[in-house]
Amino acid sequence: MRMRYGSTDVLHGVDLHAYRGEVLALLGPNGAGKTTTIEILEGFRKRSAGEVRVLGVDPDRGDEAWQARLGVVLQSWRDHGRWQVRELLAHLGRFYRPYGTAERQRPYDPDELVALVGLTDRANARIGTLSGGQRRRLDVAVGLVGKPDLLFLDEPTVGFDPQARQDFHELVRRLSDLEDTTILLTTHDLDEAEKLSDRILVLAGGRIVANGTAAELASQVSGQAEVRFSRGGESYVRSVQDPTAFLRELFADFTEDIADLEVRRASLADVYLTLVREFESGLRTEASQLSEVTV
Ligand SMILES: Nc1ncnc2c1ncn2[C@@H]1O[C@H](COP(=O)(O)OP(=O)(O)OP(=O)(O)O)[C@@H](O)[C@H]1O
Repeated sequence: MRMRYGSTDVLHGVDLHAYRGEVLALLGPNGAGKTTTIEILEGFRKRSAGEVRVLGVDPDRGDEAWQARLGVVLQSWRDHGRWQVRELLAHLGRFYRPYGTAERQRPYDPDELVALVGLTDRANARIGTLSGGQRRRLDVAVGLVGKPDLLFLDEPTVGFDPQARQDFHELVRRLSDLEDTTILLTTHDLDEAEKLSDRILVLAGGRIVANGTAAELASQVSGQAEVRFSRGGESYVRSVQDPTAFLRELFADFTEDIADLEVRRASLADVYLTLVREFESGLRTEASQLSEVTV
């Protein structure tokens, strides 16, 4: 798919496919077009060109029944400051009731939902009095209220404390594993992407430049591993292509003397930065030329 704002092409050819129940993380530098991609998929923005199918439907033609199967968490929920948490969720939930099915009763029970996002003790608080992180939990609850088949999360954990982040990660895994919810999330937190997602997509310069698991991405960039050890009281660091072969030789030569051994593979952060740098310097072009999107 392509997207042009005025005379500027923001997305040149984005090709992606998500399977049911899969968690996809969309990474990319600021301004790469992640939010634009999500807005096109949820039918909020019209694409300039290309084929897009979301739950089998072109988002430009999605009706209410289709919308009811999507959950969206964009930027923070700033309105309705006078409403109470549980009251707002019960109110929004009513819109989804006609779209429930035998396998998927809609909406979530408001008390269950409040508990799911860890807001039970704030259920009767006015939204205007919530802290930043509590508000973000409410954003997630608003995205979930209709028990979506497909959930879009745009930087969902900004402002979360470590406990809230961990709780949220459990929630995402649970939605994917138990409810078979397909999830597309954007994040700048690479640990989060690695921990949460089944697959990672990197968007840079309007194209998907990488698509795979964290391990697959690592094997795409010329991977060096770092081996640290000490011998006879001295510390050593070696950058090697094949750490197993290096260690075999090292131990063949000095079995007794080696201590403090540590092997460090490229982290997702290293891989991501290398990919984006290679793309920006023209070393890497695009992962694919297709312009079809199915979610
Ligand atoms: N309505 C608009 N009109 C013109 N240009 C826009 C519009 N919305 C976004 N853009 C431009 O499109 C590009 C992609 O923006 P987008 O918000 O999709 O990026 P992003 O990857 O989500 O960035 P971030 O990581 O900063 O959230 C940016 O250069 C932005 O300035």
